[in-house]
Amino acid sequence: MASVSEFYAGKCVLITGATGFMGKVLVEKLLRSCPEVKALYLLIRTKQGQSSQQRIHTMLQSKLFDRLREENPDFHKRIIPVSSELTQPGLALSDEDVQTLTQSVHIIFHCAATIRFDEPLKHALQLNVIATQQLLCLAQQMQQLHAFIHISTAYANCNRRHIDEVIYPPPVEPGKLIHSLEWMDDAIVHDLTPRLIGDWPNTYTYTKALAECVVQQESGKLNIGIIRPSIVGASWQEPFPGWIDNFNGPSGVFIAAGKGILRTMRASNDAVADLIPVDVVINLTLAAGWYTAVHRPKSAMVYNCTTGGINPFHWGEIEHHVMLTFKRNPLEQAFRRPNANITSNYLIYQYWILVSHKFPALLYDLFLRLSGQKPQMMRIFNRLHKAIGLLEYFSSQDWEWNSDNMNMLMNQLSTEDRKVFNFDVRQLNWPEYIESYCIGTKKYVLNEDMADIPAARQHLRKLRNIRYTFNTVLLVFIWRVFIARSQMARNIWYFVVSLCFKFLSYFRASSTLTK
Ligand SMILES: CCCCCCCCCCCCCCCCCC(=O)SCCNC(=O)CCNC(=O)[C@H](O)C(C)(C)COP(=O)(O)OP(=O)(O)OC[C@H]1O[C@@H](n2cnc3c(N)ncnc32)[C@H](O)[C@@H]1OP(=O)(O)O
Ligand SMILES: NC(=O)C1=CN([C@@H]2O[C@H](COP(=O)(O)OP(=O)(O)OC[C@H]3O[C@@H](n4cnc5c(N)ncnc54)[C@H](OP(=O)(O)O)[C@@H]3O)[C@@H](O)[C@H]2O)C=CC1
Repeated sequence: MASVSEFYAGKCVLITGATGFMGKVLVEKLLRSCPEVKALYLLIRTKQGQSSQQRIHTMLQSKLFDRLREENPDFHKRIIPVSSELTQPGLALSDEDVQTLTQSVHIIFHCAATIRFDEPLKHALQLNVIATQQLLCLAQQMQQLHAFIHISTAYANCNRRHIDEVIYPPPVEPGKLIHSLEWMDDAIVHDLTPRLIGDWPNTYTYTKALAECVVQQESGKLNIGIIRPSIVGASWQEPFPGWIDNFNGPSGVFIAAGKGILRTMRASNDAVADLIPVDVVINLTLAAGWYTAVHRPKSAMVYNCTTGGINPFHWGEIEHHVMLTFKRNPLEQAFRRPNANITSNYLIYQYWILVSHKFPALLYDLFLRLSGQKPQMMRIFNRLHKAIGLLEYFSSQDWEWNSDNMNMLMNQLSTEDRKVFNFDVRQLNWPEYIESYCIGTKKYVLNEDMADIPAARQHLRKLRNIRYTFNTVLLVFIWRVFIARSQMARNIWYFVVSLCFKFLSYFRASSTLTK
């Protein structure tokens, strides 16, 4: 049987969402580990005045492609950008592009989605469900299609505690929902959204559940694989450790904690932190493409791509290792020294929000106002509170995912493929991974130079001294106010001062005697 890279040789692959976090890693890995692949058709929309070609050009300049550029400088010749806006009828593809795609594509990887938790329902439905439906329609016209791989999320069924590798019945028939929302204006949909999504925490997970159902409806006609990654984090090994390029999920939390802005967050110390490195997800996705095309399973195969059941790690441990890393490798221009604590207790959380977030923000804004600058800290904290408020649903509870299909797939790979397309998370050393993840946020998200770490440490020392001075002044001030108002405080104060004085006189006397 052909190995994974032999299978992709001579094949044309269509990818949506190639400019996104996971899409980029997929493009890079496919071109690096399957150098004989014939062409990658990337469906990309124009954005901010940039054509799909210009966007690809910019993307390929990024650090992610450094290793590939070194190994194979001509890699870009296999990339064919196709202009496509997925929310438009017919995916806004030209007739010519439809013809090319239907004649040549062998495998589809559908990664595009809106992953915002606060996306209005109509838009989330348009992109995550209707666009998927349209892509499936296009797929059915493809004459040589071997496999359709849909990227879902492990949280599509987060209303359940135990999640098997099956497609669960949808909360509502997607077609019916699409028709009923068509005539409603945005304000009505907004008001109805909480009732519609029911026990799903946001429109993202809800529409991803509906998308799975839409995919299943086509599973009789196509060979389909569904990948359900949990919380996708920085790369573990490839193309280099720690690569990450966005603030989504835990990355934004780590950065905010490293900058000393975030000091508290609602999360359970003992809940499993189901992070999964992006390279693991992509290796599994490519292997699933191979398996689906070669074995043609009768119904859609679902792969829960998670770590919790195999190699669990908890939010409390993550907090510890994140703090440790940022103390050793500080971020530049930190607001305060990194010192974040997670808590599941609502009252304690509110207390720390007040004392450690809002109070310092108010003080800093006051300082900015007095020095003639625009206040900004309170605005930053309000945005941070909104973001962590949306994440706490995922950091405060546990889920149990069955990952039998992931294990089955691993057993189907040859020894060589298991190395090249490694998704064996039993080998993942969490403390090492979290360290390289945090350093990755510093290097690749914030573009900070590792050579400037001594200056960042110096800045932390300055912050520590400011804190000590501030605490001392505050203590003396409170004590003075207290003494002025209470006779008992005054008596204690005189007693302590006279005791100190006596000790001093005693030491002075004993030292003159011993001379
Ligand atoms: C040490 C402590 C340890 C604690 C451990 C606890 C950690 C818990 C983490 C739990 C993670 C759970 C994730 C669950 C994922 C489910 C899995 C998936 O399927 S799906 C995948 C998961 N999906 C997601 O994760 C999506 C979640 N994100 C959202 O839904 C939205 O971004 C938003 C509602 C949070 C903010 O909306 P809005 O206010 O409109 O703001 P914009 O979006 O327009 O961004 C404006 C600017 O801010 C930037 N920035 C953004 N976030 C942060 C941040 N946290 N910070 C800093 N910055 C941040 C952003 O880059 C942008 O910069 P620029 O371009 O202007 O330069
Ligand atoms: N990140 C995570 O933690 C997880 C992600 N997933 C799933 O993985 C997939 C990829 O996620 P991720 O890479 O993180 O997401 P990103 O937000 O980084 O990427 C989304 C991609 O979709 C494209 N896209 C969005 N809207 C349109 C549109 N209207 N027309 C054409 N393309 C569009 C974006 O293109 P553009 O650059 O033009 O905006 C981008 O390439 C998603 O299906 C997501 O549900 C699942 C579990 C966890």
